[in-house]
Amino acid sequence: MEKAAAPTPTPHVLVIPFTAQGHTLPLLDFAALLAARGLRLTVVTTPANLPLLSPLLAAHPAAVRPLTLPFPSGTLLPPGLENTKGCAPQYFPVFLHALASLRDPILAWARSQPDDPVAAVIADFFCGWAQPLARELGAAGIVFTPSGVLGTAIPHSLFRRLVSRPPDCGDEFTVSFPAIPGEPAFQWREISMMYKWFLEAGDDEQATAVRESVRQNFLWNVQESWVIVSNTFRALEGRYLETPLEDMGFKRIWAVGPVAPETDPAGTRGGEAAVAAANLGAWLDAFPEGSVVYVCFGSQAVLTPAVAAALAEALERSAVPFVWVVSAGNSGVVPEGFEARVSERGLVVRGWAPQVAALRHAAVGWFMTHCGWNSVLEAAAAGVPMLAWPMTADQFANAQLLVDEVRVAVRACAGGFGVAPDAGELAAVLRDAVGTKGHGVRARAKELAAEAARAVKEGGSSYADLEALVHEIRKLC
Ligand SMILES: O=c1ccn([C@@H]2O[C@H](COP(=O)(O)OP(=O)(O)O[C@H]3O[C@H](CO)[C@@H](O)[C@H](O)[C@H]3O)[C@@H](O)[C@H]2O)c(=O)[nH]1
Repeated sequence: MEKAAAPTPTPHVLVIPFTAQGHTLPLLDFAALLAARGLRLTVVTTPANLPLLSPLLAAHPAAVRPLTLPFPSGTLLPPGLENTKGCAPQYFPVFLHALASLRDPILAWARSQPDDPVAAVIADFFCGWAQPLARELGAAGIVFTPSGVLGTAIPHSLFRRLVSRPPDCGDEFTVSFPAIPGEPAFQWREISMMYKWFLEAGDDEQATAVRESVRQNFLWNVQESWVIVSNTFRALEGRYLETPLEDMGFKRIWAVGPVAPETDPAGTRGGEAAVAAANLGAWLDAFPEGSVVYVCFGSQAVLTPAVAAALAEALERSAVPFVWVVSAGNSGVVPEGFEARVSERGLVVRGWAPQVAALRHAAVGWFMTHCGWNSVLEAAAAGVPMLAWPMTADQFANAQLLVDEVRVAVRACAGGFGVAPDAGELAAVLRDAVGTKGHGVRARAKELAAEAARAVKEGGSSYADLEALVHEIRKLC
């Protein structure tokens, strides 16, 4: 009698998110796609971040399990703070340094179960320490970037080349990126706060440790990883996917986005919404198609009172209908009496908004955004053009891509963290956008939405990359 072939083992993959909303959500979306393709996943989390995993665990109870580890203690963070939601950008390096202390407990966990080895480690690009950890576990290290390829290559280039600004130059000093297609260039004021912090932080013991963690993070990503996965798609960033990039260590980049599901029926993606999706939808129903501007700056941005006052004045003077989402911790910046004056055509949401649902409402014609990559992809998938107001991080690169290359956005203002725009100019941008001048960009945004939808369907570029990557992971067993 012939011996039955041994069953093919199911690869066990360890997933390590960075504890920021804008990073965890897309990595968990990607994890759901892998679970749906039959991989077994262990997702690292900490007690306060565990609720973010609930939808994934509920959808894939057999394939996904959490590994809940205490948030590292003895860090520079206040006790109990486990997620960057609502934190100012200067917290990012500290979180990045703190989370690196998860390495030892993860190693101990992996060694405690030799019968179920990890085949691959998929870690957020702010968890670069996971790449040498993967090597130590005998697993393949996969970097997941929640940003686009351009927005990922730029910080890696800065940390690789250690670019600095000559002492006699100001914020207009231009940094170019010669190894990236098109040789993009950005003014110093547009360079990420994390990189500037790295250059300017003091030399005391704590700052030195955090700085070292941050630089090493980027070097590990490109030097130690096997491949890189980006939440992007070819119709959006094909130019940066054609040839391997020096700034990304010439690694293979798999473009698998948009990874987010098309809808968010509960409207609670990433948090309990301050307004139910149905109620927001009912409010929007009163407005004609494409007439409303949705204004939201992601999960991190904190508006100064001066910036909020300029935005409020612009919204008031423009006379356009709008929804303005102000994060819960920042809600005091809405000027006194503003809501009463605009109540006929404007809604201020204080707290978390059901963004995915809002962008898919027919009345929403434009999205004023800081160009956080998740917001960019959600707008792209919904066919909503953007008014780009970049503030920090990858947002200036994203804005340049959207405005100058893909032409699905118009610049709202020069941007920058804490820089108030001219209210009159911003009001004119808003009026032009919803008026006939905005027609061309709106039409282009609809085309991009069709391309995004095609990318993730069978036969599409992101679908093909995802299938091929899963095939490669299976071969690791
Ligand atoms: O009221 C809100 C606010 C946000 N969101 C969601 O939260 C996410 C926000 O992500 P993103 O738009 O990328 O912004 P940030 O939270 O600022 O993201 C950080 O991470 C991104 C991915 O690396 C970077 O591109 C950004 O620059 C960085 O600030 C999106 O899915 C939004 O739909 C809501 O659902 N409701």
